[in-house]
Amino acid sequence: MHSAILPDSRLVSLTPVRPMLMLTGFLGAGKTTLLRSLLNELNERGHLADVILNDMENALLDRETLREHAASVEPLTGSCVCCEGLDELCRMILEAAQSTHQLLLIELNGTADPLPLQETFTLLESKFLLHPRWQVCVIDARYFGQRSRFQELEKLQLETASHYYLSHVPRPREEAEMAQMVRSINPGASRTTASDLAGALSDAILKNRGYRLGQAEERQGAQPSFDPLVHFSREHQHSRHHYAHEFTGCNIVFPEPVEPSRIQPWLKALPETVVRAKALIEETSDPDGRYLYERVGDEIPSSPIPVRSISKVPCSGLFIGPDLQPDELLGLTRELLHPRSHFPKT
Ligand SMILES: Nc1nc2c(ncn2[C@@H]2O[C@H](COP(=O)(O)OP(=O)(O)OP(=O)(O)O)[C@@H](O)[C@H]2O)c(=O)[nH]1
Repeated sequence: MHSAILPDSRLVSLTPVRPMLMLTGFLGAGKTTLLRSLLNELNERGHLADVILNDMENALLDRETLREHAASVEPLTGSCVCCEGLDELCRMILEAAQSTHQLLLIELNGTADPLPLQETFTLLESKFLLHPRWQVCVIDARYFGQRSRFQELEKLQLETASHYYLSHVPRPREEAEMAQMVRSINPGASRTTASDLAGALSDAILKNRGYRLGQAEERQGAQPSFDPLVHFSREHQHSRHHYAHEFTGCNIVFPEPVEPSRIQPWLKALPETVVRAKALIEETSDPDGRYLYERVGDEIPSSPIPVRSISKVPCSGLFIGPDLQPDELLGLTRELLHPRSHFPKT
């Protein structure tokens, strides 16, 4: 018996790579809602994802509603993923590269600029082992392009996207107008749904089996990896980046369960500068569970999301917006939510 000598090319060890999908979109656009649907669709196809969530306090609240459907849900502690949080994100992605789960999903916070991340993914491609890399921009069809103060930031989040997803889907005529508006900002982005994305990711997982990193463009039907450096100069990047820094966050820990009838009036009373609010609340009437209440702009969804998982995340409120006044928020919370309790300082 003799052993065959294989040509060199067949001796190269194969590097497992996995798809990565990054969700962007303005505050409250519907990123976590899409992520939740996508995780469900992926579960149905037999796939488990590792998930990284940006923005510590926000991520801790969202994690409570996602952990059942993901292999792991890791919150980033840095407040801004496009600058001081970038090193931490890179470390987490490197760790995630060792994971045996089939894909990586990243949700950026609603004020992040995705361009520095796209650049980093491109530069560190051989270490991150992520292919293909897609970015889905979630667009709230009700408000997109109409929030004059935040319009530039919304545009930045769409400019680098490979796909876009419309939440709060409008009537057919308005859909056509939305599509035109999106095309004028990013003609390359295609509209998608949770089910389309799950199907495309599932296909990518299958195609990736046996794929050698560095040969993406040789593979039949491979999606070319997006290289944002081609589209944007450094000067453009610096001049655009300040938009991501007009926002501050404020977190208030609740000292005790809340009387349910107090919650809606409290949410309604929050000042206009609060562009986004989330509150993980234990109600006095239901000591066995907690609820995630929200406000997007001045809209308050009628029913909160029940959170049944037990964790150490404290009941708390998170507020995001420009020019937030923590004392004002603490005062309102004390007065409307916890009038009788001794309230800790923020
Ligand atoms: N009617 C309707 N409600 C939606 C849709 N998408 C999201 N929502 C609701 O809008 C609110 C905000 O959605 P999220 O998915 O938390 O938004 P987000 O972009 O993750 O928010 P941040 O992480 O705070 O930026 C939630 O109450 C959702 O239930 C949609 O397509 N239709």
